[in-house]
Amino acid sequence: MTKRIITTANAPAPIGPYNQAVLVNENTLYTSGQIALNPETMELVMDTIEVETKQVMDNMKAVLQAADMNFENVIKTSIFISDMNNFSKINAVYGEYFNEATAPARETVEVACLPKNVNVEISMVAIK
Ligand SMILES: C=C(N)C(=O)O
Repeated sequence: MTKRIITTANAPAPIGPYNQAVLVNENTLYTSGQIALNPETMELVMDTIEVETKQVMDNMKAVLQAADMNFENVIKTSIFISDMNNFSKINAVYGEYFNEATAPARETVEVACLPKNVNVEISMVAIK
């Protein structure tokens, strides 16, 4: 098994002892959860849940690109949200990044609290 750490300045630096993503056997990418940190300022972008979700997805796009992948490579998504009432709004933004016919498998769960008190955190698994 080979394990390559994926790092990019185009996504937020980790805020704990983890890496942005790990590429296994040069074909399977496990990303860390992304929250709505601006990668340049490391400030949270939380104006609305739509804006927050877009920042998360843009961060994820940068991580995928750092591994020479894109959203078409994603096979599984995990979404953690602080309030299930935001489900529809998050779906609307999330859906803009995928072709519905080939969208990845996914679960969405409401959790008690997320790092830095954000409203949404998303992680993905992608395969080349
Ligand atoms: C933001 C994270 N991915 C974390 O704290 O694990």
